[in-house]
Amino acid sequence: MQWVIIDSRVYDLSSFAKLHPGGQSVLLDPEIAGGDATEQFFALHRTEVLDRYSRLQIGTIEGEEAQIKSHIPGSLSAVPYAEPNWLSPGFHSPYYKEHHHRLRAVMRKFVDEVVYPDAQKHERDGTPPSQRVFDEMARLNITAMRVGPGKHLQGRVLMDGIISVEEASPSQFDPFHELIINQELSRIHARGYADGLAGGTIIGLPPIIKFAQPALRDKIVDEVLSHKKALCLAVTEAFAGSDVQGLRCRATRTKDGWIVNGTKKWITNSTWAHYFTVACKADDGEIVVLVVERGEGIETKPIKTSYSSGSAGTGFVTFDNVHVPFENQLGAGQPGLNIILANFNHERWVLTVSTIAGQRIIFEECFKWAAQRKVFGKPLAAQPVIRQKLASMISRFESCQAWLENITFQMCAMSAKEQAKHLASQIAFLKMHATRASQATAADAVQIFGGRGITQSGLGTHIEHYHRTLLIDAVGGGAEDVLGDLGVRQILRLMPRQARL
Ligand code: HEM
Repeated sequence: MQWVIIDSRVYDLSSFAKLHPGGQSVLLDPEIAGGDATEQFFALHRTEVLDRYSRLQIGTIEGEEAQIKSHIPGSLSAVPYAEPNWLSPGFHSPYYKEHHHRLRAVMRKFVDEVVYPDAQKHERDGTPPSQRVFDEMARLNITAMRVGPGKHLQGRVLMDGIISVEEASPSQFDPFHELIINQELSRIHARGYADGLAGGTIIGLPPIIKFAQPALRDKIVDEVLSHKKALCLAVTEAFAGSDVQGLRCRATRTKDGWIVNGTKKWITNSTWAHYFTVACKADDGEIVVLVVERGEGIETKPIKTSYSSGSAGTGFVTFDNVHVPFENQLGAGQPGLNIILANFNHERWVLTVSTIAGQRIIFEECFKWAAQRKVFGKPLAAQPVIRQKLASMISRFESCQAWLENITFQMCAMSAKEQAKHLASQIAFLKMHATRASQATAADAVQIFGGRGITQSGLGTHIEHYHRTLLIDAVGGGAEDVLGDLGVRQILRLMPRQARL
């Protein structure tokens, strides 16, 4: 029999050796076979490998206890800086109340148990999230909460009643709850799948809630929040990305409705969407926003991007003489451009939450690796250059987090009108800053992991994924340069005329 000890547990590798992805010979090596291979094992495999192959364990060493614990679903990490400081022992926060902590705990458990395994599977095979996950998200009203505070939450039982109406009144729910949900969902190491989880609804539904006629609004809110149907926001085009004024998709007014002709590109969830919230140019040059239902004249084709092989449902959409009833126009009588621009702030804030949470979990991977990996007989972290990279990562995501929580607090305290006036530049600057920070963190992480950081499986799998996919956040919802420019143009308008040096 061929056996090894790993962390006080004894594994029989007799039948597995021939199938071992690392080869049979390494297991037969006299330094490995029949002895304690703990250090060699953890230098080459993630802890999950032991969970996956637990069937090979035949016993434990008497009087010893396993030291390396697998992640317990729902648990917080004890690695320093792996959690925001409001979740770290000994720290305090003015923002988070007891009900926020409760939501965080159940949300992490839900993500660990239900979302993470599905995400890892579907991100790899490029297929949409399972309906089972959507159904659970509908039952717990997670997608409804991700759309943000508002009337659509009234009467809903949130997360099996974990947040009571009284605690979170008057809206039952505040932007910190929403931040927590997005932060927890960012832990799945599957960026395309994360958008597949109703990303289109999160950005496409708010304008419908605010500006659609009540009958249409209630029907679509009910269908998409129960995940019976899917929705997407169709603004960007090959002709116009962040430049909404440059749209070419046309809406022509006829006596019995609008006729839409044109194309849309990079539309998240469009390949399976039933509804499209579409920004078009009318014949008079004004922007109109229409809710278009999939039917005759609409075609969607998948687009492969560096961030998703298909699980985000990113697509190219064509509209050929599509008839849309007048009652499907959003906010008739007000400029469609304002509807689109107002919607951007929420979308950018959501992307910023996930990009900051992503940096933190990548730091955790790097810190663990720097502590366990031995080079020249010492841990990687004994090298000053590695410690410097870790320090830079922490400084970047902690400063982003503090700014994010400040903005989120303003969202709690300001009216929608005040938010539109004061927070567009704040959110634009933070998103620009946070996505630049994540690119620096990804580059540092690859250097720390070396070849493993560019390999899709094994120890560096999450680093490779992060480095390959993070640019979606740097361009989605407005490219960095565009956002910086937008923010400065906004504050130039507020500059006092008499200001002088
Ligand atoms: C319970 C025992 C073991 C199991 C279930 C196991 C399983 C695996 C798996 C699934 C991989 C593929 C890469 C990954 O998913 O991380 C792998 C790779 C590998 N394993 Fe093991 N292994 C075991 C023990 C060992 C031991 C004791 C050694 C000895 C040094 C070893 C050496 C390797 C090597 C060299 C690779 C290739 C690593 C790479 O490509 O970076 N394995 N093993």
